[in-house]
Amino acid sequence: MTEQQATEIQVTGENEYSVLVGRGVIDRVPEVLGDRVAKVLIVHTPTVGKIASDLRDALQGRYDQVLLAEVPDAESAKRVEVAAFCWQILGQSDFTRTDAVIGLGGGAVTDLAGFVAATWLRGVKLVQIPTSVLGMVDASVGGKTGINTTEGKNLVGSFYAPAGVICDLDLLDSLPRNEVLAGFAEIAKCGFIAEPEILELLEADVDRATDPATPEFQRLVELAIGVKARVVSEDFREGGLREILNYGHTLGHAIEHAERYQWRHGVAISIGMMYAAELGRMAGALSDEAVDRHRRILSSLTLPLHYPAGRWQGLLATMQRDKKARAGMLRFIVLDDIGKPRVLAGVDDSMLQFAYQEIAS
Ligand SMILES: NC(=O)c1ccc[n+]([C@@H]2O[C@H](COP(=O)([O-])OP(=O)(O)OC[C@H]3O[C@@H](n4cnc5c(N)ncnc54)[C@H](O)[C@@H]3O)[C@@H](O)[C@H]2O)c1
Ligand SMILES: O=C(O)C(=O)C[C@@H](O)[C@H](O)[C@H](O)COP(=O)(O)O
Ligand SMILES: [Zn+2]
Repeated sequence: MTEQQATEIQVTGENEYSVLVGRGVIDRVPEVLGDRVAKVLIVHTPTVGKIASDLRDALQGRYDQVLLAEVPDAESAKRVEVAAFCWQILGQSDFTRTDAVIGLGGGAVTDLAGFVAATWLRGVKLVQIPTSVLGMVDASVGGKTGINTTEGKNLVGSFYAPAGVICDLDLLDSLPRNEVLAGFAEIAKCGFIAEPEILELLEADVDRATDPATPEFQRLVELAIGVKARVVSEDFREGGLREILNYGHTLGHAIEHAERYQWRHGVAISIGMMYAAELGRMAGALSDEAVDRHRRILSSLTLPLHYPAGRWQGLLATMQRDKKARAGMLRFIVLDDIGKPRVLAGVDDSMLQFAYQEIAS
């Protein structure tokens, strides 16, 4: 499709780049890659194989070599063996520091491709082309790249900024509805921590809000990217402010680990946000009404709010390995009100468990 009305959201600070949002913007890949690139590796999953081969066909002729690396789907891509497979292709094709990697797929692929680009020759150019809602509003923006290990989620990775991010809404045409809704967990997160307009749009008409064909949908994608861009522009390496983007993730990551990465990230984060809301109410200042608002909005997105009662001890042990933990002390992001996040650290295990009882099924 020809490009129409692209919005450009700037990320500034240590690294400056644009996030393009619109229809047909995939045509702007050469502009984002720049003139010096000779070889390009497109890392993608089978689910977006047609988009990947169309992109390769469009780029061939402009560059010396355009290669495809098809990697396993979803979290199975975020493994060191898969990164090694990509490094092998780069090595065997003599990729140099002036060549580039494109991440094309959901957040799992953009995390992997980012990690591969960050580590190959200590860093080659990276362009992210997210194809899921979650990838567009969160994973591809901000430069957190990484893979999982047996012990936990995203335990190996780097901060590595892309040269640009291209969010072509046309690419969402093939995204299953449940994946669209899982991506909305991160959009709602941005609403809870920083952007009340997101919550208002979801409350006004959730069907229009989550329909990729509507202007409300595009507005929500742009609002969420705007929140992320503002936060990472100020604190790229997560020295402080950036931790707010981890709202719901302390428990959410532990649930993903407990489910052996078979659950969608957004689905686990939904339960994690419900838990963080309960914790904010019990150990902080969040009102009952704000907790109810979490419940209403997340359930309107058909996202889960509960997790089995008997799983607490296992989740607690996994949370000790969370990157936010300091000297064995767990840290959570909680809200004092909608749009007022802060770190909560050093809470008693009994309080943590008490809050868990509120979400236990
Ligand atoms: N780096 C970050 O800042 C950051 C932020 C948020 C999430 N993440 C990571 O992102 C991952 C979650 O991302 P996700 O929800 O996109 O999951 P995902 O990458 O697993 O994609 C979800 C599913 O949708 C499929 N898919 C993607 N685009 C498609 C399309 N256009 N058509 C058909 N199918 C398509 C994928 O193949 C997969 O099966 C997690 O690993 C999470 O840790 C990273
Ligand atoms: O960009 C960030 O910072 C985030 O925390 C965004 C999260 O949505 C994302 O899931 C991120 O990958 C989690 O980071 P981690 O450092 O807790 O692994
Ligand atoms: Zn997340």
